[in-house]
Amino acid sequence: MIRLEHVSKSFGTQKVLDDLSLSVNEGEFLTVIGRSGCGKTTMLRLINGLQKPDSGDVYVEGLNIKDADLIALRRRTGYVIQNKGLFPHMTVEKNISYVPVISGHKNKEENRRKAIRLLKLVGLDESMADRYPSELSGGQQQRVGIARALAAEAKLLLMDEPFGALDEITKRALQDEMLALQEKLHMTVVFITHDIREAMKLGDRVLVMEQGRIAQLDTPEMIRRHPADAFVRELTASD
Ligand SMILES: Nc1ncnc2c1ncn2[C@@H]1O[C@H](COP(=O)(O)OP(=O)(O)OP(=O)(O)O)[C@@H](O)[C@H]1O
Repeated sequence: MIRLEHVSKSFGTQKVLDDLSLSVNEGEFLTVIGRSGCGKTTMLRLINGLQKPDSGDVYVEGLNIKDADLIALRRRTGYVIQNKGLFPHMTVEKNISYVPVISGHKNKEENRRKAIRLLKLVGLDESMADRYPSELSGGQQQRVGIARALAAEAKLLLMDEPFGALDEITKRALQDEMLALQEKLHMTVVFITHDIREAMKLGDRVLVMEQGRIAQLDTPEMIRRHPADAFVRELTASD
């Protein structure tokens, strides 16, 4: 689904990604963890074409994103960011239906039915459909963000600390929801987090990044049992 080959990226003199190569399989849930500033978000932005690598190649669904239609790619890719991303002037229903509508699905009743089905799928009541984002809690907004990505029939979901600002209980509920949805819909998910427990719970594999490089990329089990270096050992010690 995703392949990075020898990707490097600098901002000015700062090398943010350093010869990064990895692939993510279709239907895989990859969690990404590492110190602040190690390049996690930059990697995500390269995957949906918001940033270009200085060298190396990024492939999504086998296509080099240099040659891809980036608008079409972004419509097929869900991007869920902490506390951001919903259109504030649109109701929840309009937010969810946004991509289907701009893609030509104009049947209002059908769009409403779909929005309500998705709201229920992410654990929200249909009465939320006519509210505005500011009338929802943080956790509810995150759920709408996920519903919106699902409405776009995203096969690839990029999530940048989506649950970072939530309380433990809401966070756990949403983690469980995400696992169930991913199993049901076979999406490929790349999920950045600062929470090692979250990374270990959700990831089929966990990517530990350090200064734009891979410190370790393996299953939670292997990372726990065989940490690659002192940095990973220290990180997982608190798990
Ligand atoms: N557009 C940009 N222009 C200049 N510098 C940038 C830009 N985007 C990111 N950076 C720098 O690149 C480095 C990596 O940023 P990035 O957002 O990828 O880190 P991160 O691992 O996601 O961090 P965090 O966990 O704090 O979100 C940071 O030092 C950041 O300041």
